[in-house]
Amino acid sequence: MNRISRYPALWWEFMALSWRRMPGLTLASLASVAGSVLVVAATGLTLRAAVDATVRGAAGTAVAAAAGAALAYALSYVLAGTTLQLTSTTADRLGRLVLKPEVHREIAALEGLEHLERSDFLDRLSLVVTGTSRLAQSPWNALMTLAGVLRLGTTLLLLGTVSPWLLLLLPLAAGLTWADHRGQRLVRATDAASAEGYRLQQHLLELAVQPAGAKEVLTAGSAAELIDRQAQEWDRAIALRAGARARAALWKAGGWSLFSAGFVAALALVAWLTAHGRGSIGDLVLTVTVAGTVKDSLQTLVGATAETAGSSQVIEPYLWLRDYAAGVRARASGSLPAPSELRDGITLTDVVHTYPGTDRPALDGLSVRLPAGSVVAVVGEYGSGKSTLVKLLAKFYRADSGSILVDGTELTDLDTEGWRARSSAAFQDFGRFRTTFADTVGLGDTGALTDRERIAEAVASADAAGIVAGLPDGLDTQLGVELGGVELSEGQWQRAALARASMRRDPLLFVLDEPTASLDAPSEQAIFERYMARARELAARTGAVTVIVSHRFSTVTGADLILVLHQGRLVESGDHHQLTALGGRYAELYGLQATAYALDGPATAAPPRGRPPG
Ligand SMILES: Nc1ncnc2c1ncn2[C@@H]1O[C@H](COP(=O)(O)OP(=O)(O)OP(=O)(O)O)[C@@H](O)[C@H]1O
Repeated sequence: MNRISRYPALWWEFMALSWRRMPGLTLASLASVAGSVLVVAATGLTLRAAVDATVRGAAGTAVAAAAGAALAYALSYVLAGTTLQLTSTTADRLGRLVLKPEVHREIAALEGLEHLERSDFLDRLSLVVTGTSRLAQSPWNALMTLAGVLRLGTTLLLLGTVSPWLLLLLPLAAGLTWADHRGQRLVRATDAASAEGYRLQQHLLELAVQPAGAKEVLTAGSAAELIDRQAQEWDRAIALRAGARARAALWKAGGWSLFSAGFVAALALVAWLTAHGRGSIGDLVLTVTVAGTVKDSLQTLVGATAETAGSSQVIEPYLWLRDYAAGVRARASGSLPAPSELRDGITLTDVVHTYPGTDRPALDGLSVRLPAGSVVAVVGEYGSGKSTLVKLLAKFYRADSGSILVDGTELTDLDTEGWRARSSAAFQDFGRFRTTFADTVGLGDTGALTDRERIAEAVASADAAGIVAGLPDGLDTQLGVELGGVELSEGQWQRAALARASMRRDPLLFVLDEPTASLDAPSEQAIFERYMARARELAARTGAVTVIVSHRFSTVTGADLILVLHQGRLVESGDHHQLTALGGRYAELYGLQATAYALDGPATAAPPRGRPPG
């Protein structure tokens, strides 16, 4: 749906925001736009008055008018340069400093995760985030369009006062603008059409000179062939582009020739009128001054109109995101506080969840009770729905149907922030927070961000004390080379994420969704043992349910309850002994992994990763 009727209100909103945040700059920009309209008329009129007064011998008037003309002339030059600069600076600041953070804040405040996994949302978000300056520029474009109309109208009005025939300059200026535009379109179309060939030649060149490809190129002796092909592609692309530019120049020259002929004819007409006493020398001067600006005024107007129309490319996604966010906010969110401790546990009944844009449910009628204080392992093949279960428990998504009860209260009725404040989680696609190591961990519980003791405890839980000891400034080490800090290995980042997930002291839900996928099997085993101990501790303190998702069956044998998922359904559940005795899917997969482990050793015991993290 096109939201064009909402544009004026949006522009007004942006202008008001700009006024509130940057009154000085906004006022200067507005004054500059208004001034750029007025100076056109002022220059022509004062010049005419100065010349006519000179001819009449009215020296005082002539001097005053000449001074006015000089001022208007100077202003027109100043404004020509500053209007665009001022408006774009104002818009750019509004975009970068106000709109962009606001978009981020709005998105971060949205409940759930669904939007961040929807490509239609992400596509629009990236358009908006990279286009906030353009978004903020849109009301200025609209204003410039209006200013362009006024300036052109004034110009034509002035010319009309000399002779209505001078209005014919408008179609000639339109012809020139059209010819110029056509030439530019031709250049853009040719550039686009030859872009593939251009990229190909670049690729061929890189292939021949970059280390990765160069080894194979050298071995195969294909360098000469590649460079030949590159040269051919280059010649083809350049010939096309040069041809298009030559034709564009011809179009432009044609347009200019016609306009110049019209301009000369206009001057001749006014000279003739003046000679026959039907005009003044002032008219002649006014025509010389103003007629030349018809083309500029028209071209500026066309440009501003195109920019205004083009703004829809960022306004449309922006309004879409706002509507989407309003829709999410309007969905009733729970308000009940999370219980202080779990007594019964979490009970899922007939839970079905299908991701937007997919046909098959990721979870299909899941019913199970996760008893308070238990360690629950979720196993199953890739794509069997393990992470989806975890995401539903963490309230990242709402189930399409069925219910999830937390000690008898619907999870959806619980206040989301309150529930999250009582949850801890580490995920396979963990975040790499490029802060100090202390912050990367402390951000797991912002209330304890500066509590060194808590951070050290969390670091120890994740078996990450060795990493900290090896860092140049210990916990205060900045992470991330791009920030002048230290880069961690994949496994070290993962341990940092685990430590972050260990910051909360009294979670009711503790989720470990393949949090050790980047670690080798012995480290994983060691960490799981620690977390099993932590799970027992939490269970005693708050009745917390610990949910562990893992591909490595051997690491979860100590769980109280193992859920075996297959294509979104719960196919088996019980503890390790019950499931092995059952001789079903779990027993089979466990057996296969145990054999692989025995044959290949710990490092290769795990099946390959199905989905890369991130
Ligand atoms: N954001 C998403 N959008 C669409 N489909 C998704 C999304 N996330 C998961 N799915 C699909 O839902 C099904 C279950 O995925 P889920 O991530 O829960 O499985 P999993 O058992 O955790 O898999 P893995 O072991 O690979 O992590 C899969 O078919 C997957 O492709």
